[in-house]
Amino acid sequence: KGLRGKEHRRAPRIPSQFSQEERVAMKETLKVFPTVFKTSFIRHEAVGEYSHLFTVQGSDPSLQPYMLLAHIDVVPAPDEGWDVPPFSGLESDGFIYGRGTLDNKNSLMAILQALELLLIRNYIPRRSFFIALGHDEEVSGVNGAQKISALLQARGIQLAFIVDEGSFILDGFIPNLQKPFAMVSVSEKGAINLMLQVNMTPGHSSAPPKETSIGILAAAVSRLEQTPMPNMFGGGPLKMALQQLANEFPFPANIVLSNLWLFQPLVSRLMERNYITNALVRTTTALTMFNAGVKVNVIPPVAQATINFRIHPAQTVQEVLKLAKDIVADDRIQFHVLNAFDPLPVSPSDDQALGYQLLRQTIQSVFPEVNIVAPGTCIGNTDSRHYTNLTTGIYRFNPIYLQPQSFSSIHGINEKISVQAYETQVKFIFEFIQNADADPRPVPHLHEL
Ligand SMILES: CCCCCCCC/C=C\CCCCCCCC(=O)N[C@@H](CCCCN)C(=O)O
Ligand SMILES: [Zn+2]
Ligand SMILES: [Zn+2]
Repeated sequence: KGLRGKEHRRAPRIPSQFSQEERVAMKETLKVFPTVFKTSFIRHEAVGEYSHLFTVQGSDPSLQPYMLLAHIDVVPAPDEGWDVPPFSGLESDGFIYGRGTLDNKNSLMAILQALELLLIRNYIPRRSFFIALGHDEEVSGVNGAQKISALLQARGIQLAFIVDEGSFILDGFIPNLQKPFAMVSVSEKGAINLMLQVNMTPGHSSAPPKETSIGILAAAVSRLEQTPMPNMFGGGPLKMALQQLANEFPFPANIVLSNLWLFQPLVSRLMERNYITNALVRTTTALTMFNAGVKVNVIPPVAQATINFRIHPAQTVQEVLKLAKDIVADDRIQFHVLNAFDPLPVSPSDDQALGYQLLRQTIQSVFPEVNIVAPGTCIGNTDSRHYTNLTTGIYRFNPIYLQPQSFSSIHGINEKISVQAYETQVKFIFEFIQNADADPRPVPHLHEL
């Protein structure tokens, strides 16, 4: 009975007939990165059940290893608004559409594809490297990246540098800047998820009190939204990036940016005008959740709101919480910090910074038309923040052109990557891995006889 009963008999039977395309796909799936998995000097481990760690053993143990990161998971995607179903991976007009095509299946596949292509050509790396593919970046990285980090630490590994997602070749983000430039993020903003709560005595809505939990909380969150955190322009990598970009601007912006000692107040105000550049100059305050009320005629006892702060590199969790308390200035409101972390340390970008210089070298080779490679701050968070125990060199860069419209598609609708951009990302990683084999240590000076 039960499962053998009516329910089962009623379901229409699906015929086991497969199209030519499906049959090709069956066969092709068996062939995904076979060389990576059968190469003797590559070890593959599953970590935290669903994350993957590849250890690629190089031939020269004197070279410090590095690590490439990507993540497997994606944010949800509603079907509405998409030109093609978001999980179809359909190709149209030279673009592959789908959730994750820019964030971050592109890196995941491109890293393995580049390695596969190198191995097919009998490549043996000199410098060892790791590939860490997290499965929970979008929700925390606690079961993926954090566990991989602990595993490597327990093995006594220290890394020369890490490359993760988090920045792009930016095209059209800064008004008047005609040419795209590569931004390698050397830091990322901190974050606080803060829950505010107001408790009041419940009662009948026919005789309401002068103030309700909803009214008090709404006024508080409105004060937070209307009072931006201070403009911190000048602290963090942005100033250096703008100075580097100065000559790419037409007159008079080139003069202004070359003389920030004089024009800093003007530039910091201009940066506030656009919502993306605004995110670079201050801690942002985003009201993201609001819950209260159970019935139309009940004065609610509790109202809760959640605020997502993204902390500028020149501030700390404690400083932002203090500012938020001063802005709210109402003792009836309880503060509950759900989770929080400070901005990430700024990784070196000087001539001696191996990871940064290797990225720069590879950008110049694969994108010769890009004149400027500048350090920046990632406004979102990445799995790389779980690896600060293993290295001081954390770089966030995807070798892909990004326009403001494509930026909106990340976590938005119609996320897509051109086939050509994906191929170029594979080429970039293919070259990067080989560039990383170089020994940057200075050749010992031979004294003349
Ligand atoms: C002067 C230069 C102008 C710069 C313009 C910046 C344009 C922005 C470019 C790239 C930013 C892309 C950020 C992508 C990484 C974000 C990844 C992400 O969504 N992470 C989540 C992690 C959530 C973890 C759970 N707490 C997030 O940040 O919410
Ligand atoms: Zn991502
Ligand atoms: Zn994301």
